[in-house]
Amino acid sequence: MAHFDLVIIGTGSGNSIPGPEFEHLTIAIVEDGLFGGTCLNVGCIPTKMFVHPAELADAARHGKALGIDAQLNAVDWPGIRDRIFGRIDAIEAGGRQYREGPECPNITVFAGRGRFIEHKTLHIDLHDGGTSQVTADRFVLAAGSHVVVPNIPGLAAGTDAAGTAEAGTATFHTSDTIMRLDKLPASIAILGGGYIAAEFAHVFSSFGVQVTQIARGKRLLKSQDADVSAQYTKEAAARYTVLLETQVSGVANTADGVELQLNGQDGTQTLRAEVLLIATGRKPNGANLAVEATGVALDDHGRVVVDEFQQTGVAGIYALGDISSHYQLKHVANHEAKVVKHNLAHPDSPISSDHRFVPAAVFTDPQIASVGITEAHAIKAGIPHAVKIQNYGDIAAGWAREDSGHFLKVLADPATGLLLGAHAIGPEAATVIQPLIQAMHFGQTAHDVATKQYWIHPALSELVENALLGLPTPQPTH
Ligand SMILES: Cc1cc2nc3c(=O)[nH]c(=O)nc-3n(C[C@H](O)[C@H](O)[C@H](O)COP(=O)(O)OP(=O)(O)OC[C@H]3O[C@@H](n4cnc5c(N)ncnc54)[C@H](O)[C@@H]3O)c2cc1C
Ligand SMILES: NC(=O)c1ccc[n+]([C@@H]2O[C@H](COP(=O)([O-])OP(=O)(O)OC[C@H]3O[C@@H](n4cnc5c(N)ncnc54)[C@H](O)[C@@H]3O)[C@@H](O)[C@H]2O)c1
Repeated sequence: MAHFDLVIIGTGSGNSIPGPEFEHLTIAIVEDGLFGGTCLNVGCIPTKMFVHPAELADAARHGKALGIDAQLNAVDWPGIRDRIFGRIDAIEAGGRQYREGPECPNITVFAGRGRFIEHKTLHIDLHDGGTSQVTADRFVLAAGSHVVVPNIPGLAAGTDAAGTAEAGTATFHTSDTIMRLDKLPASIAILGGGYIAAEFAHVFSSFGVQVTQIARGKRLLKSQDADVSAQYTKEAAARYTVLLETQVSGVANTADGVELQLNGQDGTQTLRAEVLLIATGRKPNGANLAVEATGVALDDHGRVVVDEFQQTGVAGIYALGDISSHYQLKHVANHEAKVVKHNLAHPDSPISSDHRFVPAAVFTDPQIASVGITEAHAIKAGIPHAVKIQNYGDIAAGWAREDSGHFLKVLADPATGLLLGAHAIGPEAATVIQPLIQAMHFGQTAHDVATKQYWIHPALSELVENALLGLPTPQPTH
């Protein structure tokens, strides 16, 4: 059994930990899948590389109202797919070679699936058919999360490897496989009302695929601010078929695709589509890693329990990213990796993660971005708040675009003027709200942010300036 100073399980954000400060340590990296993890290989990066061509394809749809009569002639799906994965696969291979090669002499890479068998002892089923066992003084659990497949008759629930049908089960895809389809389908059924469903519905719809999105809730993206979610649902329903408050009771293969039995607002119906995408959430990988065998606890959601220093209940075992985080977001995993890196190097002066103001964006059309609490949360929790909704159409850049229906909602503490939340739906929302994220982090008041700097005219950022100016002047309570 080999012993290491440090074992890192998972090469998403975990791969950013080894650096010059750890050259004196022997390090094992264990990776069961693609090097670089979810974001690089099957998550943020490839999806957004599809989103940009989707936006270009959409230009014809948007241009008409402004006098540009263009049309989309063809979408070269194999060309787009191969360009994207030609770039990504090369980075994946390069990342693995770098860690395995002479530039990282203190690092041993194990290609295989790890699971704890006892205290600080990891068993690895190697991809070459062998096994290995390693012990270490310190571990970093950075094994991410996996796709959840719901328990629906006809679906092989719990399947990791989608895209293939087991005997008696229907063929389906998840975000792990959908981007590598051989050809663009004529139609797609997408199950789920969250981030992944929304982003793929946008991409496939922009590429001319007939999209049907099935959600069990009353609105899409229902974790967003209620007004944002309502506006998004309205626009999505105008672009493609959205079936709300609908359950899937069965799925079966047909000669040319799949057939779904639906129970919804209009009773039962059968939906046929060439391809089915399941996008119903992701579960942390702590149980797969059998972390309890090393004394590490999981919470009720299956997340590894960590303290503010990202340390588990076992001294020397840290966790970061999707395996332990309430936020399944890359910027959070990266932030936590920096915290773990510091705390491994400086165990006597640890730093804490900062989860006060975690922003997120949905890269759809329209784009959505948010940070801080929602208005509904403020009301429910009895948090005093002032609200301003600023329409894109009422600032110069939005007016020029003839924008309609899109807005930024800001919430501030009426006593201090400090921001509590911001929720945007509209052009470049993810970029537009960044000054508000900054203001919240640095404790700047809405009034100061709006009035004590220049705002480029006529840029979309004037949306932020005007939203903040629209908040009431703080009335300190005594
Ligand atoms: C389709 C999609 C789009 C996304 N888009 C965005 C976005 O736009 N913005 C954003 O912020 N976030 C996005 N996310 C979320 C983001 O990808 C994740 O939050 C982030 O990648 C998590 O990083 P991580 O390091 O925790 O885990 P991962 O990157 O998942 O890394 C974990 C690694 O551990 C390996 N592993 C798992 N189990 C074992 C084991 N037992 N033994 C050995 N290795 C193991 C896995 O193979 C994997 O490589 C998206 C996710 C998906 C699925
Ligand atoms: N732009 C981004 O930052 C981005 C993009 C994609 C994914 N992500 C991350 O990845 C995570 C996973 O994405 P996701 O879209 O799979 O999850 P999600 O939690 O965003 O949405 C899951 C959806 O599936 C529905 N659902 C759950 N179980 C169901 C069932 N049994 N039957 C029918 N519907 C069911 C839920 O109601 C919800 O609408 C997200 O939480 C997000 O953090 C982020």
